[in-house]
Amino acid sequence: MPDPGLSPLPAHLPAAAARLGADVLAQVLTGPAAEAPAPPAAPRWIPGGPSGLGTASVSLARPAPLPVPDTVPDPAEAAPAAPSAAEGRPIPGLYFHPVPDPDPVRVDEVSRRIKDWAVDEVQLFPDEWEGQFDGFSVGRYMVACHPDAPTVDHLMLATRLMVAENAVDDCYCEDHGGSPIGLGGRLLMAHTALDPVHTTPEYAPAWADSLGSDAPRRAYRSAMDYFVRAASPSQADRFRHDMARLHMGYLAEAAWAETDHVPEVWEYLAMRQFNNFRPCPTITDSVGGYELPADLHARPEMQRVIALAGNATTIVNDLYSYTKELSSPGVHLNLPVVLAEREKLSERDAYLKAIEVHNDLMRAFEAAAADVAATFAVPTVLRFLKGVATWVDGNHYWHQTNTFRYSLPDFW
Ligand SMILES: CC(C)=CCC/C(C)=C(\C)COP(=O)(O)OP(=O)(O)O
Ligand SMILES: [Mg+2]
Repeated sequence: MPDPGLSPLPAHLPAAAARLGADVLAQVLTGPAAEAPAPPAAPRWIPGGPSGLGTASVSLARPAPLPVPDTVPDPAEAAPAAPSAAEGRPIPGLYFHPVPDPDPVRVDEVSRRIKDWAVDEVQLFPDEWEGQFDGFSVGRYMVACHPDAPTVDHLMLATRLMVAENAVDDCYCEDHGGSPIGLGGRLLMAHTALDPVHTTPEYAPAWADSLGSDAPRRAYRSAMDYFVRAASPSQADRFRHDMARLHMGYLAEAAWAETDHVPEVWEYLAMRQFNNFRPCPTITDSVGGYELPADLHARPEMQRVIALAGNATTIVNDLYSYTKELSSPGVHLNLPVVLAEREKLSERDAYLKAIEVHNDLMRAFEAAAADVAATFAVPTVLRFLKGVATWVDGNHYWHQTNTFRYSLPDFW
């Protein structure tokens, strides 16, 4: 319940944050530190120290600056966003929040630097894949998802990891030489580029050499090396855990592909919670130059927010990549395909039902995030929630506007 004594919301209140407990955020932005509300329980992350605003400084983790104003528009606000210059139309009936086109100066710089990294530092792709690399538009993607990154160097942390993650997916799992056969061994070896092997002097050199032996491993190793140098140890470990989740999801999908098994809808959604964009929004604090303390990240309430955000973003992919996946060889599982098979729906009805599933996930994400914002009203939490919500919106923007990669089915 908002405190009637609070100042009105600041005009610059970020839209993504405004969806996440605007009253709580306003209190943090305007209220004096001593009067800021403490979380109701006595959480372990305040070890006998002060509570409320500023408690981030008692943690070993780097404190977060106050939430910063951003340029993400709130669709509910009077002033409409400038019309997007980008191509692509949104899926009719999809619940999403439009964002302004990302800063073109940053996009150009990130695009230039990521191409140099891919070509010169990790030899990521042969010449004939250059068009696909460019068409992926990863610079536009990452600038849209991280408008609060303090510098281009911060943006590059996310951009290298995004490229490396897609290289592993494409080259190990999917259409650039990937296969379900033997995937477990390949993925585990690649995972050691993120989570190093500690072994005997006799065997360590062979492992170290292996990290340079293919493009996915070179990309993981280099991207992680940059990330580890910029992030705290607990942020790096959070990322490793999320990547282990991702690899487990790839393996379940591959196991089903090997036996032509179409899972139940709930089983598919469970797999897709792991084979998921989650490792991308959860680095929002590293990319923003602050840290959500590990104990707050680990709270079950925060874990639910993160899982729902990852699930909504990933079903967005299922919807926008539907026609691409229909035209790929064999059966490519995505939510509309599984719904059609398991619930005996037409392709169109299955697609429309998948939109509803997505919309329910989005609403559940926003409700869960608002609850967390109200319960743990400290700047790190609020900024992290805003960062995740902004990532969700930027991810939608990229899918909608990436007409090189995606096109909508003819259902309307
Ligand atoms: C960037 C990242 C962590 C990706 C992990 C999983 C992944 C590749 C997706 C969630 C995207 O799904 P999909 O493999 O279906 O991608 P496309 O539809 O081919 O774009
Ligand atoms: Mg897809």
